[in-house]
Amino acid sequence: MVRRARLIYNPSSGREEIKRRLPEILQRLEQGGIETSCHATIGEGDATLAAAEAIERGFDIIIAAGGDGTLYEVINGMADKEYRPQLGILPLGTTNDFARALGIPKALEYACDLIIQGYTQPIDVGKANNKYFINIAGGGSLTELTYEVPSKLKTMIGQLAYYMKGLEKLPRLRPIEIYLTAEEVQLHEEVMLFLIANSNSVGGFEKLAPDASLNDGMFDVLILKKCNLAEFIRIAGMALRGEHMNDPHVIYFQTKHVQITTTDYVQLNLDGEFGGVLPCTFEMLPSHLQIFVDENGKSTYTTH
Ligand SMILES: Nc1ncnc2c1ncn2[C@@H]1O[C@H](COP(=O)(O)OP(=O)(O)OP(=O)(O)O)[C@@H](O)[C@H]1O
Repeated sequence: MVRRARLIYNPSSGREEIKRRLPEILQRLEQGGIETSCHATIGEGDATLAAAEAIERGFDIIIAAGGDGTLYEVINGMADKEYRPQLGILPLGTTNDFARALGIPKALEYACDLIIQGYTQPIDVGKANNKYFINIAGGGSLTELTYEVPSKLKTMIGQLAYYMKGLEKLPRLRPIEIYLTAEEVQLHEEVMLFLIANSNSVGGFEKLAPDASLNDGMFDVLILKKCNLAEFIRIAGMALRGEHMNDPHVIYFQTKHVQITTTDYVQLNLDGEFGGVLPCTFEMLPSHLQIFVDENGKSTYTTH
């Protein structure tokens, strides 16, 4: 039986590879029994509208082709709907944290094959006030930097852009005061940042939340308490190696529900995009989306 897919792609993602590869992708999907029509996004928020429209038009599959930003927008067009088509991902961005967490290959032909093979995994979705995220939500020092990097700059120098921005920001680190209420935790604390993770692969830190699982129905909350610049750099170094969890500056717990308020002005980062400001209530929507993955676990073709 022929399945109908809507391919929503961001022509400006990553190194703009999609512009060259689109005919080949469409042909491969077609040969695999998936009749695909396309929507090229024209700017911020367009992928959200396109995903909502694809649902209205009754497509069987939505394919998000782009980086984490495009995926975030597509999910925000899907998550509040009753009928949610199966979701395919073609990783074309600079970072592709989420595709990496799911073991979706960066080689486009193999990523297409996963959609054709048709095996899906249920994935938890986080709700932050009235927005949705699948990878991570955060606030505080450094969490603003991902959406400050202009997309042109990202295209030119890729991942390096993030680190440059990060270094520029370091002297401006300052703590924020938060009040947090979760199922079994209540705290009032000065913190450098808080992270609410759904996956364990975040911004190049692959061991940031080692126990986070995309379908355990739980958020992994990580909080870095107030510290000085030297301590911050030391803990960031430990986090790169996954050795930060037992540091006395780090608070860690799992929960399905968490509410955070503050007296400061604190911006929220949802999957690398600006997601409003505190206060925020985070709720877990367990197994909310079905995403195409490799049936044999992490793909052997992964080349991220
Ligand atoms: N036609 C377009 N031109 C410029 N920007 C666009 C266009 N369509 C969408 N966008 C915006 O580009 C932003 C970034 O896109 P995306 O995440 O796909 O790529 P990326 O930034 O290269 O990758 P990553 O997010 O993984 O680093 C999206 O948030 C979206 O709002």
